[in-house]
Amino acid sequence: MRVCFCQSSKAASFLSLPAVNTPSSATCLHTAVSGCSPMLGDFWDLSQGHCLYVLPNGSARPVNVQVNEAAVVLKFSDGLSEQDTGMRCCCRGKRPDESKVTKELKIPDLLGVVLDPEKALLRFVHCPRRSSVRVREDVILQIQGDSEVLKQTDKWAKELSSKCHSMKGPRKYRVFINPASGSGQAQVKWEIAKELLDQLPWIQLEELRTTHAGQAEEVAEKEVNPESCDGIIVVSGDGMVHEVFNGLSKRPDAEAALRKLPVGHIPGGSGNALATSINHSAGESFGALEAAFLIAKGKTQPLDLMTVSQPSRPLRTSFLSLSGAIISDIDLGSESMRFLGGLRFAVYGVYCLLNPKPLQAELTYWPATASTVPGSSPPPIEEALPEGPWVTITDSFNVFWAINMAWASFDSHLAPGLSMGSGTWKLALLRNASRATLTKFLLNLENGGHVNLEKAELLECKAFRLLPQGSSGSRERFSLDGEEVPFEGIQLWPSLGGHVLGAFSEAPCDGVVSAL
Ligand SMILES: Nc1ncnc2c1ncn2[C@@H]1O[C@H](COP(=O)(O)OP(=O)(O)OP(=O)(O)O)[C@@H](O)[C@H]1O
Repeated sequence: MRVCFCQSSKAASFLSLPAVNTPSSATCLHTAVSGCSPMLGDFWDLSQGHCLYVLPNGSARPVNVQVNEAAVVLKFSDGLSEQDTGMRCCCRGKRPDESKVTKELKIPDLLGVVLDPEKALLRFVHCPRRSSVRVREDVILQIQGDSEVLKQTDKWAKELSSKCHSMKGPRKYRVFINPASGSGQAQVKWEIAKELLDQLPWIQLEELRTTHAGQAEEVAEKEVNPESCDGIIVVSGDGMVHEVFNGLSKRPDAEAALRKLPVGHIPGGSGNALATSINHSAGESFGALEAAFLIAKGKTQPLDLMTVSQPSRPLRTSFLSLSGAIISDIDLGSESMRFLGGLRFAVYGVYCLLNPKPLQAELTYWPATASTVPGSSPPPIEEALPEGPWVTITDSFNVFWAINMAWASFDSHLAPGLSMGSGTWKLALLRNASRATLTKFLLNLENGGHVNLEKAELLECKAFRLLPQGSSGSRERFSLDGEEVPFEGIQLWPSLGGHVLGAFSEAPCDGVVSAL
């Protein structure tokens, strides 16, 4: 195997890879680096004849492989067509014997490189974007050489893999799959995600298909061991995410468990607000493959949690939202239409628009602009609020929607720009609005245009208390993280924070991949 060997002492000490070969004629590129600019300036050059590109039909062609700061570059010559590889030809129009075809696997699109030593196959786990959605386009190379070559290839693959993700060492995740969520798509979505995650040997998965409501909460509270587990993946809607954060928050070691165990969300429900917010905050489209891709990238982001108090029940934890009036009406009233998936909200929404039930209530909130923050423990809801810069609104709300992140469901961009770890919730309100305004509000939610409506208010707060005033019918309800809670006084108060799996991930810039 002919390899390019890096001359840079910085690179050599970073890698401490032994030189299999140091060809004097080998080309070696090195880009001077400074600050946090990419440092993958050197490249590994695997000559033709030692490395074969495995085509989908099982045949193989010689390929030259190089790594630079931004990509793995596969270079082919003679006889490979674009149809063979699905790749870009850089010399369109030239005669085949002059053609050179290259395929670039961008480092940000790679999750890792894994050698199967038995078969001498090297897999690049690769998910490029095609028209904004990610697709699986793994590349498989046949390595030709003795056991020493395979050993060095394996070492090189691990080195490159460490540039593709942020995981330090192996990761073990508990996975909760809800067969009853949404339109029953959780298993299908999980298969897409699992197929990807299974390619990465440093990720281990322990699956549990829930058999009843509340099971994920129990397991998160009593069975998950933060010493031997690195996170929880929920394959479901937001309801089961809510359960998991409640389970973790109830543990005697809640603080440590919430710090140690980030939660990932593969969207398998109807609303899927968390998966949508994570994916979009990371610059990805909404989808199961994108969610799994972000989990495999290994970055996390903080998530604010609130302690929820109501007179008739024990404290709960909320990670997402509290809604009232037409919003909770649509969310909860459409439960019997779960078989429709996300469409249930549109169908039942029309009914609610024709028969709106406003919420008469007193809202008291701690503005985010205040110079102080609420104390660390929530006051009992039966008691008066402690001293603070409280603001009170008593009115008839056509829309009441408190939210902790940008997206309230896959098609409701309720609070554009709101980060889930900002320490601030937004209150989206519409008061004394006509049916026409209410309709406009709902129709503009998907693109966030509702914020421009004259009557729409988007307040920022740290804590709030909502006291309904009187009850005028069976359709009055509150929806907490998408689940129904009693229609009575309710208070949300900042509590311990959690973390989620998935965040914006820059191209790695902390090292050099060099010679094999
Ligand atoms: N095996 C099961 N059978 C019945 N219910 C279950 C089961 N496993 C979990 N659940 C319950 O299903 C409830 C609803 O699930 P989930 O929220 O995941 O789906 P969804 O309501 O369709 O999605 P979304 O909340 O995004 O709209 C959860 O609160 C959970 O307690």
